[in-house]
Amino acid sequence: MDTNDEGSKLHHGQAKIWKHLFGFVDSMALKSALELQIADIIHFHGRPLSLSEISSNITNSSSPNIPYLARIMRLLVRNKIFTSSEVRPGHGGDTPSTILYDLTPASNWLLNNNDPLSLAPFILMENHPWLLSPWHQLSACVREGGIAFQKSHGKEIWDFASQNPEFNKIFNDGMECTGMITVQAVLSGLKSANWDGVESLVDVGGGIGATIAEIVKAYPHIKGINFDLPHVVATAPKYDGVSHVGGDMFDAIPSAQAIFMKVLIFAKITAKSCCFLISPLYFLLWGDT
Ligand SMILES: C[S@@+](CC[C@H](N)C(=O)[O-])C[C@H]1O[C@@H](n2cnc3c(N)ncnc32)[C@H](O)[C@@H]1O
Repeated sequence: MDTNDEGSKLHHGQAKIWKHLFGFVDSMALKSALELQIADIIHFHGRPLSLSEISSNITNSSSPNIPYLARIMRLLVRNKIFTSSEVRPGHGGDTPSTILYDLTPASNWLLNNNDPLSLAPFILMENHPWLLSPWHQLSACVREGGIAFQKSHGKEIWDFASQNPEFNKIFNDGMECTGMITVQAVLSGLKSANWDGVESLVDVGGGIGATIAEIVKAYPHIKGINFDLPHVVATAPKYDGVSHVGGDMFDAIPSAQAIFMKVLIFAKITAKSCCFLISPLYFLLWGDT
């Protein structure tokens, strides 16, 4: 191996570190796209849009900063969240070209159009400072043990949620949206299963009940029970065929013929490799339920 090889390996190593050093920028660009509703704007117009068209549709701003937006879009295009294509209006060779931005299969998951298959609330939840700050505690967890969320916020996540209605809503909405995605996969995977013998089903830790509601909608003969902590079920909407029960699963759970429990299974379905890395870290962050 000559010196050049060594030098090149060293530079590649440095590039890798820079990539990971600024890894958070990808998440923040995604979050900003969601907050600025860029996917919704393009979707609403039903065609690729220029930067000035996107910016003129951004709400809560009288004069959006287009150069700033251009930089964010460039990164999002690089990350394949949107596409860009250069078009030259008219036939003149000197006419300045325009870049048009369009949706990709990834940006469809950013839409706020009441489609149950949206990741929007989950992205806002995971990127909220309340849920990002515990990640700064990973090394402290190694040194001292303990739960990252508690180190950051002085209490466990469920206590924090019970005392903070804003966090409770952000968290439950995030969970609901991933629950909707998983339950569609579960229902289609179990199409041939015989649910006839199941007359009652309890979803333990079912959040605000959207998951069990979907199961009951598909199998209306099932009596659904959504069981979660009292502060969670207190905010749950009414669903036909579902009763909400508040309590602590470590004390008792409502009796039913079958029990459903799901935590982060969506990650196993959608990103197997990612799940094995992230799931154990989650339990470190939030603690075991
Ligand atoms: C990670 S969320 C999962 C929500 C949903 N099952 C899903 O997979 O999307 C865990 C849920 O368990 C609930 N939970 C935590 N501790 C609990 C307890 N001791 N008794 C009942 N529910 C609890 C939380 O309030 C939260 O809704």
